[in-house]
Amino acid sequence: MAIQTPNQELLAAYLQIPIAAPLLDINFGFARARVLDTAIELRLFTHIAAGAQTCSALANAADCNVQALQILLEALLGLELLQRKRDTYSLTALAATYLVEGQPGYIGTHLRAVIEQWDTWGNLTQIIRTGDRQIKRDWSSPEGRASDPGMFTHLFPLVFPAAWQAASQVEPALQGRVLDISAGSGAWSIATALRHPQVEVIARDEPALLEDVYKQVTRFGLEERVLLQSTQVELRALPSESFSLVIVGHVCRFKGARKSQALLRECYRLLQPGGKLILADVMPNDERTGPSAALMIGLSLFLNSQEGGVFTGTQYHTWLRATGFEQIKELRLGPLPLLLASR
Ligand SMILES: C[S@@+](CC[C@H](N)C(=O)[O-])C[C@H]1O[C@@H](n2cnc3c(N)ncnc32)[C@H](O)[C@@H]1O
Repeated sequence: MAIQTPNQELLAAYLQIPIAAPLLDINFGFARARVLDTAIELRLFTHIAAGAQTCSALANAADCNVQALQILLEALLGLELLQRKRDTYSLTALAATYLVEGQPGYIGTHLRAVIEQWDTWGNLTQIIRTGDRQIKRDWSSPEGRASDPGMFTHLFPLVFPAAWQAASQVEPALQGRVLDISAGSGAWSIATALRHPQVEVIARDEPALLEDVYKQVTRFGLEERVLLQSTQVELRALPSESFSLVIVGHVCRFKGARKSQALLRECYRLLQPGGKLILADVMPNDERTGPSAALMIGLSLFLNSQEGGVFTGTQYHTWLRATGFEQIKELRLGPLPLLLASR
């Protein structure tokens, strides 16, 4: 029998190709998100922290089928949210910090609010075909935000470390009044009040979100120096040149380009000469090729808001300069960029 020489082209099509793992990883991302959501919904991390550490104890505490739960627990081991010694489960540092109810770092409500977009993302193909988004809860409207306040207000543990570092970069120590344009979780207001003991902070947001801000402010005992203000009081009603620092933390991407530029002009008016502005947001690079998280958030804003979108550092620089701001610096504190500018 004649030996057949392999068809090199056909072989190359299977052997000289990139490894598919990143593709499979992207494709299966939905299942990992579901596992996390179910584990939070069943309060597994909270039950383990409270002492239910075997599969049967957890099945009892969470009212689950033991065999099914066993498989879910194994998936959580694979995701490195749990670890196991013999038949006893314990939490990894990540899970213990962020997924146990009642702990200062708990962000389960925020994570679950994000997963509530599940059905919206299920319509992505149709939305991209038609451009018709039929937005259920528009994050760029007060009603949309009020329908899911936890999405915005339960981010404290994620925001506070960068806010603390940013407040530490503002020198010399601030005096007078600070304005936190959209306080959300209260992290910026609280970090600034703690780092600058002479200031009074006005923490603004919509009434539906202020309740959570107040809870955080009282936890830190700052009720006398962090004063809440509803956005029903218009910014333009506040006197010009009355703040030493204005904070615009993760707001512009919800407002879109035109309203963000108008907001920056208002901030300029409200700042004293020499006053500082902190602008924090998710920013893609100038070519808009990454980081992936910023671009995915851009798509998420397209699906969930009429006006939102992500803007590059250069766009923000341009807007700030056009408004009159000077000494614009980009600070890299933690994973997200942040701009510091002076009036
Ligand atoms: C992701 S949270 C950020 C909260 C906080 N500044 C921080 O950095 O953690 C977004 C905030 O922007 C506010 N916001 C979103 N869209 C807005 C809009 N179109 N107009 C005014 N505020 C808006 C929300 O009320 C919320 O407080």
